[in-house]
Amino acid sequence: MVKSKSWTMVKHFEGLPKLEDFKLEEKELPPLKDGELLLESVFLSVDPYMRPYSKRMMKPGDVMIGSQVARVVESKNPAFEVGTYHVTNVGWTTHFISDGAGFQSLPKEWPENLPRSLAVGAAGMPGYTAYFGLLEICNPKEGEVVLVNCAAGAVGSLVGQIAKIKGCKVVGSAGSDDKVTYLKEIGFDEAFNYKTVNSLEEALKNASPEGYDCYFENVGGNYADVALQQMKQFGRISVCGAISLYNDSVPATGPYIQTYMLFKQLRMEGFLVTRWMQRYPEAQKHLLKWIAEGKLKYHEHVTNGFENMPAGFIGMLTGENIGKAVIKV
Ligand SMILES: NC(=O)C1=CN([C@@H]2O[C@H](COP(=O)(O)OP(=O)(O)OC[C@H]3O[C@@H](n4cnc5c(N)ncnc54)[C@H](OP(=O)(O)O)[C@@H]3O)[C@@H](O)[C@H]2O)C=CC1
Ligand SMILES: CCCCCCCCC/C=C/C=O
Repeated sequence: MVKSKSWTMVKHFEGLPKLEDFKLEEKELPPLKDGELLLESVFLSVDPYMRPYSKRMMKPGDVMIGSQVARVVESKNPAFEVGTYHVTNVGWTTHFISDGAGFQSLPKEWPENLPRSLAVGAAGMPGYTAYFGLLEICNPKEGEVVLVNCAAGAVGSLVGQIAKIKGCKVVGSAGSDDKVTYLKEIGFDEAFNYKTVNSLEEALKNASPEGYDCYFENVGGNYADVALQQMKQFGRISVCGAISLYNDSVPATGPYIQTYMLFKQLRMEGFLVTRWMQRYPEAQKHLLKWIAEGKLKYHEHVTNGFENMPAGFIGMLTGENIGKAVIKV
């Protein structure tokens, strides 16, 4: 008998999630039937979307939503060999039984020198988000100026580097001096700590006095109100996330953006990465190639132990991570 552990949500989060909002549950899994596989999670992903999605898609007692890189440990399905790795979306769970439907299998030729955790990071969902969200929506041209916030995180750090690959000037902001140092190391032209600058408006103006052609938006709220005023004519804004608003219980109000949109003739588009699901293999191929060529650097913030997953999640929401936050079981 295999025992499976799962983290469930005790009650809907109020504000920032707290450790006591999660409960560890254990159950025994039944023997496999024909066509089924037993898998163990090797790396689990903690992502910002889990906070807003928990409200929309979960009820108290549900297993936390999420993805993992899992290894097949037993198979009664000839299509899946023992020892192969797959990205699955079964939530915060150590072991599970599946028929393999919906799996994104890791390529057989996964590079020896790369951790498989990248399949939920730089060569997985956050990588696809940076790739499609920047290239399809901002469509940056050589010589243009790209602004990205949450720039030292899983998505933002890749956005900046992909923009550099495309020949742009890149400006990033992040929430600590260590993160700013990291951004310089991976090739950002300008970077600043948005928590310590005297004025966000001044920091944005200093970094690019001529303004911004592209704005990859991860934060929303007050940051966006200020950044939108710095856009150039015909600027493009890719609305990827709004993490500064995810913990709000009451929707925030703020300066309204229509006047800037109108007079600067801006184009703003929100997206969910799943829009390009059919093209994930194309993005993964490019991302792995850039990583192999040293053009795309990745960093991971690894929390060890499934029992520490809620702390890893809260840590990511409060900015402890540089690069992708993952849990190693
Ligand atoms: N549209 C889509 O399909 C997808 C959207 N996303 C979005 O992309 C964004 C980045 O995600 P991801 O790269 O996984 O996460 P990150 O790795 O960037 O981790 C989250 C970061 O958010 C920052 N943060 C937290 N609270 C605030 C705040 N109040 N104001 C500003 N920054 C804050 C912290 O960095 P710091 O120390 O710099 O504050 C923290 O490290 C999120 O908004 C997420 O929702 C992600 C995947 C898919
Ligand atoms: C249950 C796993 C679903 C994985 C899909 C991820 C979609 C992310 C969309 C993000 C939105 C904002 O962060």
